[in-house]
Amino acid sequence: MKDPIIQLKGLTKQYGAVKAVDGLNLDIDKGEIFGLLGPNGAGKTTTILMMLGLTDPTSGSAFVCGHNATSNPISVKKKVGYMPDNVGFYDNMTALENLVYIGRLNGVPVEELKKRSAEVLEVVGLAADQHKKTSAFSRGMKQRLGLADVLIKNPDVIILDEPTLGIDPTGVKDFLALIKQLSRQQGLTVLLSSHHLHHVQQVCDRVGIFVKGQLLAQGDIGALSGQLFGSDSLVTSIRVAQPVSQPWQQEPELQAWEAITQIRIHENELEFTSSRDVTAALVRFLVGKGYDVIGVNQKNYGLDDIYQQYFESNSTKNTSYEKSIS
Ligand SMILES: Nc1ncnc2c1ncn2[C@@H]1O[C@H](COP(=O)(O)OP(=O)(O)OP(=O)(O)O)[C@@H](O)[C@H]1O
Repeated sequence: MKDPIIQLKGLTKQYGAVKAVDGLNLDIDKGEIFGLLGPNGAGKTTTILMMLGLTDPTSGSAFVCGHNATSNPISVKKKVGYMPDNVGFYDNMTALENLVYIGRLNGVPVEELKKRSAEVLEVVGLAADQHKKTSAFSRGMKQRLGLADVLIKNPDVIILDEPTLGIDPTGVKDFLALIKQLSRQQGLTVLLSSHHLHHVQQVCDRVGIFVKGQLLAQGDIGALSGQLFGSDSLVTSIRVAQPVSQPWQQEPELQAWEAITQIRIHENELEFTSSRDVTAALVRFLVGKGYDVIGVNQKNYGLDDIYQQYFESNSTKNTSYEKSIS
């Protein structure tokens, strides 16, 4: 059942002549990990700031955890943990001291602070480094401490602006796994803004593609892919032992398969574009006709294909439309 914890309705922000966010409608459900994906200047940070009540919308509304972020920002702030893209700490203080300080600022009761800090440092994997000064922390460790700062107040929603910026690939993988674990185990709702396609793809349940202030599409990767590529969403490449001569005598029979939309032949590589998975049937067919199959490769359109497609169409089309796929 749908249970939106974030509801944005016609959310708009105009900076002079620039419409940074343009009539954004979006529901994010409780416990969901939602990725706001868009290039620099798309309006992601402005959207987040309006959701936190840190800047007022020109029109429209943002409801977070049942509170209007514009008229009731303090209530929203109590329920939401926000990690900006440039997390800062007091370098002369240890990780634990920094965390306790943030906890106090966020109104965590003094008698709970010690226990809560220890728990949170354990969760983010910094228990062993808690007495080190943050000046000695790597970027990845700082991101983990930033997450600890967000978690210390026990939020219902966490908003992470470009959380993987500047972390090495292993650090990114571990950080994203931690986010997923937190969301699944504690029912945390996560909104993650990024322009890194692969990072978003690894962790998000649903993605919104945000370009020039507008949400062009939203849905899970499969739905976006199906919507965008329709009958051409699957490509199967099959390599056979011997080069295939053209015209290929088997081609007319395979063209008659209802699911196959295109066949390409390049020496001993056969490529089939289809509306559904026909890989097993293709292999059986080829073996039945006496071909030695030496390789099979399937390609599903991923988020980068989707993203690219939206950018390409966005540069040539009027963008005053929104597709909603769920
Ligand atoms: N305070 C401001 N005054 C004027 N224009 C602004 C202001 N803040 C943002 N903008 C403009 O609004 C648009 C959206 O900016 P925003 O920072 O929200 O995008 P973003 O998607 O977060 O980009 P990035 O990934 O680079 O942070 C940009 O054109 C930006 O120049």
